[in-house]
Amino acid sequence: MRRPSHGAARGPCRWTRVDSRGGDRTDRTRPEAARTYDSRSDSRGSCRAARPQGPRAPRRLPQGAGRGPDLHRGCGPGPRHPARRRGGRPGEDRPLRHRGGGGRRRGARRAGRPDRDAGRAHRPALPQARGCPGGRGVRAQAGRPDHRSVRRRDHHHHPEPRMNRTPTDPTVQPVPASVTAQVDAADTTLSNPKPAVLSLGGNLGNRLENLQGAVDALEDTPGVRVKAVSRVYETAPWGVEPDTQPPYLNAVVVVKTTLPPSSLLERAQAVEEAFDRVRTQRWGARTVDVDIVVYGDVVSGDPVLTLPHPRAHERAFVLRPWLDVEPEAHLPGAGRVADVLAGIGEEGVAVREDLELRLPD
Ligand SMILES: Nc1ncnc2c1ncn2[C@@H]1O[C@H](COP(=O)(O)OP(=O)(O)OP(=O)(O)O)[C@@H](O)[C@H]1O
Ligand SMILES: Nc1nc2c(c(=O)[nH]1)N=C(CO)CN2
Repeated sequence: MRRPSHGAARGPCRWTRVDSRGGDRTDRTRPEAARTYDSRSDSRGSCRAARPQGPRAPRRLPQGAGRGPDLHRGCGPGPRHPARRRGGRPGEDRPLRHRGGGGRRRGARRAGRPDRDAGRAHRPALPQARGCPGGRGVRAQAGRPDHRSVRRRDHHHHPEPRMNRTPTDPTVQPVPASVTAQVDAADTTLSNPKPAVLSLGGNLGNRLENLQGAVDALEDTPGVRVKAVSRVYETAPWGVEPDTQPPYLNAVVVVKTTLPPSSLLERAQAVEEAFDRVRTQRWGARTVDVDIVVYGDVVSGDPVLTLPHPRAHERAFVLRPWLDVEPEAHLPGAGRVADVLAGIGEEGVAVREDLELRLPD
């Protein structure tokens, strides 16, 4: 795993987590999905067959697209959950296509793939991530009077009108140091994309479609490129009493991102919510879970975003797929992932060779 030094490591991230919609979410899970789930009765139909007809979705959402509460919360004219949208059977994983071997890397396969846009159908509408390049992100919000780009431009091209920027100007508000740090961190990551490893898991609904939808939604995020996708694993629920939950499907993706860690977390949580994840109990069954395992070599004890993920070293369902895509991976504070995995064992983690996640184009 690449480990460039970067400014984001200068301290724990302290950005406020924003729940853009707030409010309590009613229980939108469909318990029957769990009851009817049979992981070995996957039909052989492809996701492509289930894709709605029509023009392809744009590769990148325009700024602000999909932000409205109608789209985001499902109050609009149509159903929003991917499984509902197609009237599909939510308790069923449909293999996308066969393949053997390890994880996929971008560019490993491309030309002439007739099914390469299949995953678009799984994409939920997500809000624009904050802090995105080109968007009204942290840079635009900060308004820091001594922001470097502003200062540079003024110095070279507009030397005279500094009225709003002099320290004595009463209209100039002091900018909290935390905001300054955020803007600096965003500046740094914008010019220097960071690798991050995300863990995906889910044990409700159509598990494979949900994971694929999460991968596609991440790829649709400005400032995030999905570089590699692991094999798919069926895993015993970890951290709960045996036989109290359906088995999970788990996978790991490697991304390169210009988003700061906090914005990546926001996006991960937006993906979870778009798939109707509900949080009723710790480690409860869920449609999709997206955790940040590592972000570069950042180490942070902030409970809002702990890096590396505080339980990654205990979880074979994270480490095993991670090794697919990064055999020499290193978990800061724990050592080589292969060694950590050897220490905890792989019980309850079985590769599903018949299932595959597609790396977005
Ligand atoms: N590395 C991280 N990745 C994702 N969430 C994190 C991370 N570190 C801290 N958190 C915080 O953990 C909180 C709970 O996350 P979540 O509901 O996904 O937990 P969980 O998946 O049920 O359990 P676990 O955290 O053990 O995986 C989130 O609100 C988030 O702020
Ligand atoms: N097998 C498995 N067990 C879990 C998982 C998961 O993704 N897979 N996620 C959890 C909370 O993040 C708790 N337990």
